[in-house]
Amino acid sequence: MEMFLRLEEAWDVTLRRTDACPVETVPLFDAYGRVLAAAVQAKAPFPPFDRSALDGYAVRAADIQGASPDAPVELQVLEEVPAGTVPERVVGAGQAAKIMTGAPIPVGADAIVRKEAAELLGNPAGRNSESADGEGAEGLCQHAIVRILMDVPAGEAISVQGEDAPQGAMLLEAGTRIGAAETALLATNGEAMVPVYRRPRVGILVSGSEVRPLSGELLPGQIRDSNGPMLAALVRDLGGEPVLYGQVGDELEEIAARVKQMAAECDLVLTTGGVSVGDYDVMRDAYVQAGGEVVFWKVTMRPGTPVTFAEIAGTPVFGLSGNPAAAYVNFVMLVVPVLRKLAGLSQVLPRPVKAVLDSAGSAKVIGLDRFLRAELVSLDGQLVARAGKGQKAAILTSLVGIQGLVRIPAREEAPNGSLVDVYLLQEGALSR
Ligand SMILES: Nc1nc2c(c(=O)[nH]1)N[C@H]1C(S)=C(S)[C@@H](COP(=O)(O)OP(=O)(O)OC[C@H]3O[C@@H](n4cnc5c(N)ncnc54)[C@H](O)[C@@H]3O)O[C@H]1N2
Ligand code: MOO
Repeated sequence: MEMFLRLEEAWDVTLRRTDACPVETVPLFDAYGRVLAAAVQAKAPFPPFDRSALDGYAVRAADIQGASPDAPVELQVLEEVPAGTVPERVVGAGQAAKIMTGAPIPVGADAIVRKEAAELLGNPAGRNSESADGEGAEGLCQHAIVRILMDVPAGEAISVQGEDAPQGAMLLEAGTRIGAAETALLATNGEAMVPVYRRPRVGILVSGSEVRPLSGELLPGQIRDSNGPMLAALVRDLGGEPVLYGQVGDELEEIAARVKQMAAECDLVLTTGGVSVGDYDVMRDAYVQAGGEVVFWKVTMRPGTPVTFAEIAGTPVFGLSGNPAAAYVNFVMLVVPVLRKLAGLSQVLPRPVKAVLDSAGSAKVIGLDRFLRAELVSLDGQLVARAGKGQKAAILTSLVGIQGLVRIPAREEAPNGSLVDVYLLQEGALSR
């Protein structure tokens, strides 16, 4: 195995070693944001019956040809059909039924005339059509007449059975993220319990003897851990479940023991630090000590060049860079696709959008793909990626407020104004 991989090779290798999480069945309300584990087909046609799309009158279109305010057509009103009931009468020639939106179409009727284009006559107590609102069937006088003021073609304002989805239609494919629209479809289909992939459990371990937790005094030479909290937040952004395993120094045995435990307990293991060439960069050896197979330890990307991928007891493991922005870029470009596969999504690779580059820094040509933190703005209908100056791997502040990472391919020039690929940072990306 070549140890210095291009990003595409790294995707290929990491995804081949990743399987979706196990499936569990949850109530529909808890399925929001999860990924569907089995295809769903329409159990019945939807809508289940021909229904009215308007409040008005179910008529026979042939009866009202040429109707207008000057030449109204009068029809006998047989009954009223509220939504949730079924019509009892057959609409014959010269007849109509008062009908509400969502109510089944009576046999014999083939079009709906909206209420605003009709006048109800002969109602009890001399009520006009407006005051007839909300009346029950018994409120209609036996000899009620409706005056139709408009001509409509057959089929007008009728939603036919199965027009939304015929019986057996594929409603949702396995691997689809369940959002609001999918929830509505599942509810319509009566899916009270939904098979979904378990949320990926992501173990996070931070290494480095200079790195301290949030509380307590900082001694000279020490800094606070920002990678642990950042990665936990990224995992949560995506809909995964972060599990914090705290911090370790640079001792191989201790790291190996911790990582082994994490691999046994989690679907994915993330560590930060110790992946470069320093005297204390022991992560690779620790993975091996933990019984793992190290697959690669460098990717042609900057920041985030030294990034290790291993498999320990069947669990994928990423050794991310300690530099915060390098760890961030490693996460977005390498960890997210693996998380998406674990989550059960069918589409896992990031899909960049095109934007015009507006960079404050120099566009040096290097032998690695460069990733610039960028804000995305729309100018004159064109997406522009604005990359500030703070692009060093150790710079944390320039991660705030960005919407994407511009990719400048190795050995390519990217002058301002050129079209570049931008990988969007999406919350819920495990899901979308
Ligand atoms: N001689 C070389 N030195 C370095 C090389 C190289 O090729 N040759 N590569 C550089 C690059 S590029 C990177 S990226 C870093 C990667 O370093 P490590 O992943 O081994 O990380 P550390 O050395 O442990 O830390 C780097 C940096 O980040 C700070 N850090 C570490 N952990 C945290 C944390 N949890 N929260 C906040 N900040 C953290 C740490 O203090 C260091 O400043 O190596 C270069 N060196
Ligand atoms: O990759 Mo180091 O990759 O520049 O921060």
